[in-house]
Amino acid sequence: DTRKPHNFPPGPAWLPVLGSALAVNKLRKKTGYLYQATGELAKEYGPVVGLRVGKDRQVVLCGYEGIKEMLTREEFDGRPQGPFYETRTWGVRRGVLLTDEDFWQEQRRFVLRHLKEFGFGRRTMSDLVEQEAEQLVQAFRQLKFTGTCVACMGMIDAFGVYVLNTLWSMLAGIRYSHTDSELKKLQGLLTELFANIDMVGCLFSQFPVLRFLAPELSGYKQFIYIHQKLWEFLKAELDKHKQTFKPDELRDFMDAYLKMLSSEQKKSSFSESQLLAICMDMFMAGSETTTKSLGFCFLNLLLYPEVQQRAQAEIDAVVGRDRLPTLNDRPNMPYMEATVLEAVRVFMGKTFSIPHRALKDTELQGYNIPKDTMVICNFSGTLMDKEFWGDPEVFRPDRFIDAEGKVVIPEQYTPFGYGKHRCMGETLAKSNVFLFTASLLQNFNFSIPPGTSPPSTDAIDGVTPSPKPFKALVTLRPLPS
Ligand code: HEM
Repeated sequence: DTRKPHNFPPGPAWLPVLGSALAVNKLRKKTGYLYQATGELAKEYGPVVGLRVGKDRQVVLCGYEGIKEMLTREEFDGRPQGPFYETRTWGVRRGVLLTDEDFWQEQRRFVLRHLKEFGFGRRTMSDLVEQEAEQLVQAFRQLKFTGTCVACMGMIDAFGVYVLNTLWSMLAGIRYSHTDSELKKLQGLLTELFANIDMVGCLFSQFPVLRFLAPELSGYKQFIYIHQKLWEFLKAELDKHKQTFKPDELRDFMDAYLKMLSSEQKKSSFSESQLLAICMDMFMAGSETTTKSLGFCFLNLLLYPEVQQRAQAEIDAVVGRDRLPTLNDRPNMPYMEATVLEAVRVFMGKTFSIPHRALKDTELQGYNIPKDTMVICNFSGTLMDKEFWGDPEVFRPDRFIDAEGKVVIPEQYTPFGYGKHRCMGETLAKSNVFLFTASLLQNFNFSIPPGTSPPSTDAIDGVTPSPKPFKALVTLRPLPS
């Protein structure tokens, strides 16, 4: 249908079959990013843009007002439906990332409760993150730095291992060495998946008929293959857990879920497939996001040596050099805390939220939104808003620190979303970025290798943006005399 619904948000014309896909693609080619393509449309049509891409009716919110309203109203708490969202879990929507209504609420509640309680055995989340930070520093030390350049992708891969370890430890009690082949397999699958889709889906989700007409070209075959591999990987671990499961000795999330599966209070939303889907979702939502935040953090620490020095001065004053920082130091380290907030801001300012779906016919910012419309936030509208931040392109942790030296987080700071679908891993993500960064800065200096030009802040577009490969000169920090 090429006719727009009555009072639908303005946007480019809808052509038969393609809808506004060509207009969006043209702008994407021109700007290099999907988020900038929709940003360009917002300049022309206003902060609420209406699109149709293949079968999907989409509304992209590019301003604070619309973003805040949508994220906090329950009518928009749906997640998109369709082949893309079902195929990933073999025909039925499962997991917690892309599900909605009662099913999602029950499962989300269970996961959140158990993430809080980690907890399991005697190991808390802090223990896990602190252990990984220590391993990370050791790995850097083993490189025997006497002024060594590391390629950024190498650096990001290095972060990736330790981030995955915190997640996988909580879910299944497993941590890998950074040379492990199982881990490389898992990492490779996730990276491949992320390179093949967008936040708003992909070619075959917007044009489902392509699954049959062009299974390879549309990415459908590849999508199935990667998910099969990922599923097998998780299933093998679940089988191991089932063989060694003891209901009175819960080791990790998998055990807690298995216990629930055999309990009398089990609701119908609980199943083994759902457990695997939750693990898959945690990896999808938690690994690349955290790793890339760290990537942008270190990129900017190279570009802003004064930020690095101030963070190091704070680390020296609060922690000293005789022990590694811990999460207990966090409340006493506002500058480091603000650096974490700033790193996540510049990262998420280049992308979208996870799509929502209108659960019924409703309105938003004065426009009509028919049931089942996909609604998505362009976070550059909040996180990179010039009027609000003044100098959004600058990496300046001070923007989060008030006159008394306390950390303040303004409403426009939306990188983890708001409302009922708010990120479930915010605490873990911030703890990781905080502790990994503080531990490395305590021990090493990071700078632009002499004779090379400063790294670009441009990103490689994808589901989430990555920094372009860059090199850093890493040197051991001398101990204070
Ligand atoms: C810097 C890192 C991260 C950022 C910027 C981030 C951001 C977000 C955003 C924007 C959403 C969508 C909110 C919405 O749809 O309204 C979200 C949802 C979610 N995140 Fe994160 N996230 C991060 C790390 C993590 C980690 C480490 C985990 C796992 C432990 C995680 C698990 C989830 C889950 C499960 C959801 C879906 C929640 C739901 O729909 O109910 N995230 N995240």
